[in-house]
Amino acid sequence: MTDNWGPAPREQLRRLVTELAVVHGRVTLASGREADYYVDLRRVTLHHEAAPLIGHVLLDLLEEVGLGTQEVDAVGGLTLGADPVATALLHAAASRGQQLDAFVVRKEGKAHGLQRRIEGPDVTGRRVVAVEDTSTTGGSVLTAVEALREAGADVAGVAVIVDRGTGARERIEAEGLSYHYVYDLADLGLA
Ligand SMILES: O=P(O)(O)OC[C@H]1O[C@H](OP(=O)(O)OP(=O)(O)O)[C@H](O)[C@@H]1O
Ligand SMILES: O=C(O)c1cc(=O)[nH]c(=O)[nH]1
Repeated sequence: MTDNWGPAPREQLRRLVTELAVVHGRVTLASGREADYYVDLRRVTLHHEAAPLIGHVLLDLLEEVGLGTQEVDAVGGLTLGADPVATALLHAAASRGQQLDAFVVRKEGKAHGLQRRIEGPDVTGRRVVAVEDTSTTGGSVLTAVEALREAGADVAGVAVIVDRGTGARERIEAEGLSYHYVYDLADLGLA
């Protein structure tokens, strides 16, 4: 949608993802699979213009599906891809006068200090959404979900920026979780 002020935030962000993050070429993915393109979302989630858009566009999506700040206490996922997504949401919510905490799930527990696997305000007994920058198999976000459930959090759903359409939805829904994404491959001209 375009109005007198230019494209809507979702369209602005879509253009930035396409311009900044889509890299063509043979790559090995986190799952060990091979692919002909990579969507390097870190180039977007850490970008001065795109990062604030991510917070607002994803927060709008969460509100639309009943997982807004009225329903959910905190967001986060497996470090590193999820981290700037979670903090963008926190800041977007704060800019709207809403409260939303963020957390970081470590890939492994920490051996010193307080030895926490999940950093940030305690998630025990709280309703959370697991987020990711992108999901291919869903393995990374489900690792975060498992850690969150072990910690006593109530995982209300999963949300990612880009869905690669390669099985994440099926695996996440099989865990009894709703799955939401902002863009699919067709949105990015990759389908
Ligand atoms: O759905 P999956 O098959 O798990 O793949 C997606 C994951 O791959 C990327 O992370 P990566 O493992 O490269 O690590 P990073 O976040 O530390 O960069 C991405 O940020 C997701 O976390
Ligand atoms: O599956 C992955 O590892 C993966 C795919 C992709 O497009 N982008 C990314 O950061 N990770």
